[in-house]
Amino acid sequence: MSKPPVTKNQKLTLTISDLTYQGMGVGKVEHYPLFIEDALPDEVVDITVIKASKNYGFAKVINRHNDSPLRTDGINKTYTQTGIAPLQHLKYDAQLEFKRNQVVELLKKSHLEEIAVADVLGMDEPAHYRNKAQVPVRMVKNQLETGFFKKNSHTFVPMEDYLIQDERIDEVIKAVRDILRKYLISAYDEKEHKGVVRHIIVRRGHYSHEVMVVLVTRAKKIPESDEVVDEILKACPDVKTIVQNINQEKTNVILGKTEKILAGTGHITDSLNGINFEISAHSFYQVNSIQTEKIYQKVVEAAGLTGKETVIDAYCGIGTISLNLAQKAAKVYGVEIIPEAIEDAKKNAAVNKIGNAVFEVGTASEWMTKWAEDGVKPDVVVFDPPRKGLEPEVINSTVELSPEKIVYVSCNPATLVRDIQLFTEQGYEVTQPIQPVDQFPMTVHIESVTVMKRKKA
Ligand SMILES: C[S@@+](CC[C@H](N)C(=O)[O-])C[C@H]1O[C@@H](n2cnc3c(N)ncnc32)[C@H](O)[C@@H]1O
Repeated sequence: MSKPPVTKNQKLTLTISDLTYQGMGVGKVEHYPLFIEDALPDEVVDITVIKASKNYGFAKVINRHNDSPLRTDGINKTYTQTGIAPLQHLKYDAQLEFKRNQVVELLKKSHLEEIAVADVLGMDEPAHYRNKAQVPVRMVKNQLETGFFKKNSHTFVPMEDYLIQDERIDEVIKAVRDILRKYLISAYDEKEHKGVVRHIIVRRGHYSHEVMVVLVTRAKKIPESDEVVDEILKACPDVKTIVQNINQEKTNVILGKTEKILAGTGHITDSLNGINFEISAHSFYQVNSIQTEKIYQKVVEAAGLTGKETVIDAYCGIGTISLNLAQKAAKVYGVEIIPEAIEDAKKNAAVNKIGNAVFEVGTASEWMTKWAEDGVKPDVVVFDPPRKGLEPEVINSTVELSPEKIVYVSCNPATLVRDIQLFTEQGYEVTQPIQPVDQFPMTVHIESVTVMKRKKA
């Protein structure tokens, strides 16, 4: 077995040759790659090796000899270390190009280079865009703190400004933290599985400015709960609802199954492209409202509806895309695996007086098969799946349903390209450039909209 050409703690000087899809600089010793945080192509860096596995290693920068022209000043290392903003050292235009290139490269690898990729639709102000925050709570030097963990570690870093969250959300987290401190409420201790508050989740409507606070607790009861709730409502009059979520498991999953509404109705409202939505603690709701509106506009534009069409919105969440489409279609069918989200979708249709959308709980594959059996003939199928992309059965039942058009919203270009390939093998073709939209500035995530049409026989 060949040994790596470097050893742990070895010091070296290297030139960075590449940037991985996770935003790490790559420096090579012979052909052996070292992955290095906060390092950009063409920068010469002194490094210390921190890990040397058989085929690759990790290193950290001790000193940088030159700055890449793509580098920005004034970065905060904590945002990189915690994984909140792994691309913050890259100028925003370069971030957009980096993201576009990821899609181009993945297409090339799959021999689909004939498919064009448009410039990424970016944000005018690429910070403070998240409408939802979920921050862990821990005791540090006997005091309750909110913050984040360093990547791949249990080292907790107290924080007050999170860079990418709505600034009002940061203020509410601080206010809640101070009230928990005042009532001497303990934070969760992972090792001992003791303590009360595990996470604080805050959501804020981008247009409504309504705020939801969720206190995720290990304990069933929050000491002096009524006083804590009153103080939060007094300190933050925009808080419309407070929910306690109880999670007694030893797990990294944030939310537990039991919920108690401590104030308000358990949901807030917000709107996207003029349609109102009720959002509860468990619902999936896109975190960047400004960019989500752009994506949904692209979907509606791509669907090219005239009012006569039947549309399926698979993976519909609380019906956000379905209701954007329903205004221009004859009928929309939505399917989603989470029952609470479908309850919200139905409520949202009613609130907006939209009567031509039906929503079903279940998997996309089971309902698409059922709709095919029931003789539903969609003109357009819209997909917005989780990162793992489409299950093979979903692709098969789509081909069976034979829509003229498929509009695919993706949050993972690797699975998108895989699925495009499968559809092209089954008689579909991409008919316009893939449109990436930057939903998550400062991070490596890439969202995009792809349009495919059935090839004419
Ligand atoms: C990326 S989100 C999109 C939601 C919605 N379109 C939106 O824009 O808010 C993906 C959704 O798919 C749901 N989901 C995951 N697996 C599913 C499956 N097998 N069938 C149907 N829905 C699924 C998730 O619960 C989640 O709500």
